Amino acid sequence: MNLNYPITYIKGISVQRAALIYTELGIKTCNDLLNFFPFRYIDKTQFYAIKDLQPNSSEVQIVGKITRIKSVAQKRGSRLVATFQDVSGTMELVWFKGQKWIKDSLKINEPYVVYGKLNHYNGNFSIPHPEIELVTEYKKKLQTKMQPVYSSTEKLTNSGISNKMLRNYIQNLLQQFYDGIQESLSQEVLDDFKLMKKKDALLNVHFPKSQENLAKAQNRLKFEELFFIQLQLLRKKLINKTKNKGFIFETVGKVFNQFYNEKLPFELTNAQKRVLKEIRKDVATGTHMNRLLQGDVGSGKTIVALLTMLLAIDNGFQATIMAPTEILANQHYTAVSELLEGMDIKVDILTGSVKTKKRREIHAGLEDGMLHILVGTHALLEDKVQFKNLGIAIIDEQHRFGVKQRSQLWKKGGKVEGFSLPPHILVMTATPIPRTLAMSVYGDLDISVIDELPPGRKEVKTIHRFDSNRLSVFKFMKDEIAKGRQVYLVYPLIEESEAMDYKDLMDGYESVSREFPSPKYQISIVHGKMKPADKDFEMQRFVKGETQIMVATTVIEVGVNVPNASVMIIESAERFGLSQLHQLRGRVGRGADQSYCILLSSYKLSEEGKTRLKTMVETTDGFKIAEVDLKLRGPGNLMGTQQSGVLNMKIADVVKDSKILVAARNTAISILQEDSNLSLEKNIPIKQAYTKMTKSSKIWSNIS
Ligand SMILES: Nc1ncnc2c1ncn2[C@@H]1O[C@H](COP(=O)(O)OP(=O)(O)OP(=O)(O)O)[C@@H](O)[C@H]1O
Repeated sequence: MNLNYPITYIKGISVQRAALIYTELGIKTCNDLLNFFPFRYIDKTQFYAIKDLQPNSSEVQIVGKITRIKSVAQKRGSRLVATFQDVSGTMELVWFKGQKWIKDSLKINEPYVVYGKLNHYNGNFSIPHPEIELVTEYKKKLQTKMQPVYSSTEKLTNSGISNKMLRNYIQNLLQQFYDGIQESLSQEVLDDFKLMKKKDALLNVHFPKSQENLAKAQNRLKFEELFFIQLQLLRKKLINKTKNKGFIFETVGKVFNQFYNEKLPFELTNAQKRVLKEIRKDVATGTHMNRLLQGDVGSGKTIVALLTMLLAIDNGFQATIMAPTEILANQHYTAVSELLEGMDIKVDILTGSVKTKKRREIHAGLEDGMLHILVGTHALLEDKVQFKNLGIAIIDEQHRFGVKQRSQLWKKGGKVEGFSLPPHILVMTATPIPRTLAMSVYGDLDISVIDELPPGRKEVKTIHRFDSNRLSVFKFMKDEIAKGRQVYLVYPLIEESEAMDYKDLMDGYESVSREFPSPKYQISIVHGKMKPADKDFEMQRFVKGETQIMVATTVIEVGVNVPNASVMIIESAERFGLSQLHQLRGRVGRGADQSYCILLSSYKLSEEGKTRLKTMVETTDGFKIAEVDLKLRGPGNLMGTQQSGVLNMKIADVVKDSKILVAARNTAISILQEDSNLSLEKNIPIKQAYTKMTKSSKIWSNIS
């Protein structure tokens, strides 16, 4: 017998029924059915005493006797009421249908087990239409103490497949096939994590003997599911590493050292140093680097990017850094140019608004290798942009760029000994992804984390105020501006209601202009409808300190760095997502001054909205915020999850089962280290490759 047989091999399933199950539930083989896990369980392991019942108890099981049965007339028809009593108290059992038959079959003063949904009315408890069984009968059927329920509705499908049917089929299946269920994990792994055997886990997940057994069974099945996903992801990564060759940056030379020793304006944090080491190790091996650099807002990713580019230049390569918006590209360009001032390195910028003549100049510089670093927006992806020898591409804020853009960059690589190779890729993101999720999602990327902020940063003080307090907020703005600080005032701009949001922004701008009149105050405004050059002009006025207030939409969300700005006011804050709020707040607290973030909202807040604002007030740690965000929105809304399969898991949950995930991943890593041949069996499905490997290796030797 084999679990890959169609379900028609199971007793009681006809060909027609099998076809129905396939169309309705997608279940084809015995294995599919066995892996169709219950959605919940009816727990009949517990007995209640009537005196302990609580109005909020849902389904209860009680042993007692019927002392009286009577028919009670009501408006339409009647109901049958039995008085049910145990040693502790009395309650009622009620039937509206089939009264005569029930009345005839019930026995007075015989011990019964009743089970059902509890009603509480006027201080009295009752169970309508209970399941009822004589204790003598009940004792014969101990195995059904915890009953699996496969769907929230009794009839799972329109065609009438029910929970009861599935229970029977799976019971038959287990009776017929139990002995033939193959173990899929090695004895060593089972022992290490004290995991239940596969057979028993499958038996217990469908028909658990107790809560404890159910938990063990679920634990084992979750481990297995996560383990094979991890093995698959890690194998993919290993294959990429062996297959994809990359440029070797072996020298740390003049340019890097000169900058590091003479120009670096501050000491790197330990986290920056560690990440730099990780990158240097990658680019020295001869394999292609594909690394994700995560760092909270303001953690200092730019300098790491710059040092990496200098390493490329030292080894005769060019480097590029691509930003999602023109404002950011400009900012990077200014920062990089300033930092490299006085060094013999040519940097330029290419965005959509660069004029043709200048553009040609840039193209020429890139082709003959005179231009070392190109900063830009997606404009640099155009075919016309050809590098002489591009060694590394850095992508800022990957959430705005897709996999497609990454692959366009790959094509722009340089040559060694006549062979074209893709540039190394470093993707930088300020949106922290919880570690466990990153493990599941970014299978093809290595991950570095800057988990430390530069010294001397003061935590941004965050407060939540209702709209009605706007005047006192304006007063606070005036006080801060009087101290020489600058202020951001951000309005939501959400695509679906763009016209209305735009109006809000303009109304806001007007009222701020009235409250902060010229010439004493100068205000910048930046929004998505402006021409890039105008946006840049306004932005630059704010950067230079010519304006004190920046009224903007979320275009300023990412990366903008104006250390003198110390107040961030967010209008309609309840409409923003958590990570967006965190990004916006990250625009302040970048200098030495105490910074503030004021979240303005209406009084009407959803529960989720309240949680978001409360989280922002309570913590500034991007990773904690990301965890909450993940819990609120689920992994489906995070980038990358769609492709990764984490949403299609049958039993495990990447948020709730993070401990199991870490254990499964570590096991997968050590197995791959022990027998990396597994990684080369790339055309074989992962489970087969694993079985093949474990069978021939020592870890199977002690399996009976
Ligand atoms: N080790 C350090 N010591 C002191 N200041 C630093 C250090 N590293 C970076 N900085 C400064 O911290 C500020 C933030 O750095 P940077 O702009 O690189 O942050 P980021 O990680 O890109 O953040 P965001 O994603 O929010 O843009 C800059 O003004 C930078 O000069």
